[in-house]
Amino acid sequence: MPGLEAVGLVQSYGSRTVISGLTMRADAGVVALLGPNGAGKSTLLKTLATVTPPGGGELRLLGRRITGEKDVREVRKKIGYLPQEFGYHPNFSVYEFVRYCAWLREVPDRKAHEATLRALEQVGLADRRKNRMRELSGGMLRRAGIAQAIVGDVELILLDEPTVGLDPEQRLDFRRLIRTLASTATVVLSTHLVEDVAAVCTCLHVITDGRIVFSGTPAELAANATPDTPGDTPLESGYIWALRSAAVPA
Ligand SMILES: Nc1ncnc2c1ncn2[C@@H]1O[C@H](COP(=O)(O)OP(=O)(O)OP(=O)(O)O)[C@@H](O)[C@H]1O
Repeated sequence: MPGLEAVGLVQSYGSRTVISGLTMRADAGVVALLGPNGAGKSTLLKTLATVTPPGGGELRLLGRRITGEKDVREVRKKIGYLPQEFGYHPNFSVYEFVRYCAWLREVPDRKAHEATLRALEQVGLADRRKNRMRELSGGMLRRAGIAQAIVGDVELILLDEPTVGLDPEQRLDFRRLIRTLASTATVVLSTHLVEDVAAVCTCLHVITDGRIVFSGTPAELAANATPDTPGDTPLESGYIWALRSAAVPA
């Protein structure tokens, strides 16, 4: 069963269409949405996370077609979502924040304590669990955000720019964590960093102007680079090739 399937998805802000007829699916593993600023990655993730209902098209999450509130309530228990900016009470301890998110996801009380500690351990914040949220550094805050996204038995994990603010060592830890999570869940992450994609993703979608212009493996994207496409690595060149190809009308 695919973690998600979107067919002809449309999303707009007022009269401005930002996602225009986008079709994608994500199976088990790590799927990246790679695209430049303003491409529509966050808007797409927000829509996939059921935060905003699509303006058109079909959405199926964890095998369930999303047609209304009842479907949304059901699937949300199994979806973890890290938005680019997430809200939190500054006086909550790190433990309270993640436990509260477990409660929102309807993790049963008898499991919530253990699930919270486990999520904090997975992101390397167990020793900070008594700190107030307002005391965390940017990178720690990001890790607390990842912890709230993975707490409980999530089957679909949607992460918007999860590596922003992480230092190089934390980035490596994060990649290890993502690989572990992907053995039991579908992980979709957005990034504009080609290195993240090369290191962890089994599949990627290059997105620009609200459209997917390439879908395949990192190796397939890299193979598209031509000698005259700029880029420091084959993958970077392949990415630039995909963006430039999209800009040329067929
Ligand atoms: N709340 C909003 N109201 C109006 N327009 C918006 C809103 N949020 C995003 N947009 C516009 O929608 C388009 C897509 O934005 P989005 O944030 O989804 O892109 P992105 O690929 O995530 O970009 P970035 O990498 O910079 O985060 C942009 O043109 C942006 O200006």
